[in-house]
Amino acid sequence: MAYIGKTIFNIDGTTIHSNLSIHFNFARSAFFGRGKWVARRLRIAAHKEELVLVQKKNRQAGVQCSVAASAIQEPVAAAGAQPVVAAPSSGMTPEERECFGVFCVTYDLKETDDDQRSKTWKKMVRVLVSGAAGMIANHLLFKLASGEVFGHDQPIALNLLGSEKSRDALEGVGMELEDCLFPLLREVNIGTDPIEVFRDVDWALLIGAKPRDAGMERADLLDLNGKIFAEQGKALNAVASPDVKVLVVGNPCNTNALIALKNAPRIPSKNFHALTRLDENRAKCQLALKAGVFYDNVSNVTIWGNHSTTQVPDFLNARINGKPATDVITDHKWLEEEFTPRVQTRGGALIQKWGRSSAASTAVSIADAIKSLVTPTPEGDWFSSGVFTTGNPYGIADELIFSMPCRSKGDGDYEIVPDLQIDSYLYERIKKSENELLAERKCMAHLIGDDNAYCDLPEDTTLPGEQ
Ligand SMILES: NC(=O)C1=CN([C@@H]2O[C@H](COP(=O)(O)OP(=O)(O)OC[C@H]3O[C@@H](n4cnc5c(N)ncnc54)[C@H](OP(=O)(O)O)[C@@H]3O)[C@@H](O)[C@H]2O)C=CC1
Ligand SMILES: O=C([O-])CC(=O)C(=O)O
Repeated sequence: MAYIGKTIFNIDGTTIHSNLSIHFNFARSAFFGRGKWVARRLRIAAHKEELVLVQKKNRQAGVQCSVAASAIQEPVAAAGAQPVVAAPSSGMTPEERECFGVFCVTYDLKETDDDQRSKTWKKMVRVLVSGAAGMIANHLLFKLASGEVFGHDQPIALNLLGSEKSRDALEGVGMELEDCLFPLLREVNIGTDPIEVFRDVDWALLIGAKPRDAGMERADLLDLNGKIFAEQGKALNAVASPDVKVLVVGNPCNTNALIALKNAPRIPSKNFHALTRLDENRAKCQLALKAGVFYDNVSNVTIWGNHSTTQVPDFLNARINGKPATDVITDHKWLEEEFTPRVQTRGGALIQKWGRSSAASTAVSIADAIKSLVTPTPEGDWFSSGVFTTGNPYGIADELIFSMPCRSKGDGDYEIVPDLQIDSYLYERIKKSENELLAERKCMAHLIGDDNAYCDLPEDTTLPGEQ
């Protein structure tokens, strides 16, 4: 079948390779904008095993596939052609590649003479999401693929890490991603082995973690998840892009991030973050409600410390309409006795209502955290992130992941903002959170290359969701 400009193709049920039951369900032209460029997609109804077989077959036949914006291809003639099925440039070696559905297919973009859009696209960014069949990922993946996080000129490849248990669910996620017709989404790769799935990733969003079961000791949870993050740190070290940015969400996220960092010596320690942006957003919401202002009039909110109930939401340095928050909200008792515990325990309060932990708002906060690193921080403002403490300007013990005020030039890097005011109220609470993280680190010493692991965790501290 010839390619004809903007014609819509329909090749329903055409059998491509009968013994493998591979079918073109359709091939169609999709028009974006004013039909400036045309993407022809071939959907293949096939089980994973069949796809793998076809991929092997096409690799043997030397079929190439690339969907990177930098390698836009001419349309492939359908009539009499070999099935256009091949693994994309997933960052994996040919032997390791597995890709999902339509994203296994040459996603051949045809630039028409008047089309400039894809020419303005940036080089593709490869993003790993673990726990990709989980609740947070179910919100996040669609934000990533739509362009709202990395930008509307930023093509993206998604590498999804799951387990054998979640394999079918992940394929379901992949099908939903297909059906969204996101032009910027160039690849979806699904796998269960971090060494395969982490290859060449530019961002690693580590969400998957084992939840605490009833009766499980906190030290056991730390150990169980710590092992996951030690393995993933090793995989990042082995195969990720050397400047990969790592955002750990799975709890206990600060210590998990430290474990991943310590197992990935090839990657700069500065590139590891633990998500405390949800806590910052929760704090901003409470301050805005109390002050009766829109949320975006609240700025300069820091979460100090651990993503746990010892976290310290800082009202002292916060600003509302550019003024100190304490000048706008003069009820100091409310700030200390209501605002602070409300933010610290917001996760648990939500679980009591919802019956599960925050997923949509966590996904939004992950998007916010990434945007804060890829766009310049507004002058005078900052954002919170759990970052590596060595050399920090606040005297926090070295070698922890501790939430602090950061700002970025938008290049993926950041600096810790110095010189915030720390009064005795803040100091005392910051120390408590630091002590908790020191105890968690000691407990996980066996996973970070230190001797003498010893668990003596403060009893009164929990994850936000454990109330
Ligand atoms: N930092 C923060 O602000 C927040 C952190 N969180 C944390 O994020 C994490 C994910 O939450 P959510 O998406 O709601 O959880 P879900 O239970 O919906 O999904 C978590 C995923 O983690 C994976 N998982 C479960 N057990 C293990 C294991 N033993 N080893 C490896 N992976 C495992 C599962 O993937 P699979 O089936 O593929 O194995 C599952 O799909 C949790 O740890 C939660 O506490 C939540 C909210 C806020
Ligand atoms: O404890 C949890 O799983 C949920 C959590 O981190 C939060 O809501 O902040």
